[in-house]
Amino acid sequence: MSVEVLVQLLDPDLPPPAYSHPGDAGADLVTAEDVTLAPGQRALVATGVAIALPEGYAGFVHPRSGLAARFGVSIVNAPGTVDAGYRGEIKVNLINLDPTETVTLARGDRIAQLVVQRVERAAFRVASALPESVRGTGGHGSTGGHRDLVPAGEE
Ligand SMILES: O=c1ccn([C@H]2C[C@H](O)[C@@H](COP(=O)(O)OP(=O)(O)OP(=O)(O)O)O2)c(=O)[nH]1
Ligand SMILES: [Mg+2]
Repeated sequence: MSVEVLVQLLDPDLPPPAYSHPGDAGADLVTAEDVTLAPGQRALVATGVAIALPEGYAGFVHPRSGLAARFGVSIVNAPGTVDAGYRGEIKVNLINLDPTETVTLARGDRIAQLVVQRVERAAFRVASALPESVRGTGGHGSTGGHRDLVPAGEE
């Protein structure tokens, strides 16, 4: 089962988003430019593609775990959200989280992966009270499991 997504190649020498294996959730996106990221540096990187997602779908721009594990490269706003109505170039806000090593990426390198998913559109209705639930208002660690973790400075 697949959903058809129209792709505009803004840079004809670069590939469209592509799945590397059957069953992959993410289609790889490449960088259209050579990029050098010093430790802590980020850059909004062009991918050379624009897409038209059908209504009821969105694209989510996820980091690649290999780049993260080997170089500490992630995405500032992970996962980035590509709206169905967006027709501009998909861009990736890369960041080098490695504390000491500069990272260089060459035009054409795979830098992120696009996950296309169905999304519901909510009808937000303001109410004076919400239905009860088992969790209630407990959040932000209310279920415990980290009592040994003490924030630095509070030892
Ligand atoms: O990683 C990303 C995230 C977003 N976009 C594009 C597609 C998306 O439809 C548009 C807007 O993204 P978002 O809604 O996350 O950003 P915003 O800061 O709310 O901008 P806007 O006011 O344009 O909605 O930017 C990308 O190309 N890459
Ligand atoms: Mg927005």
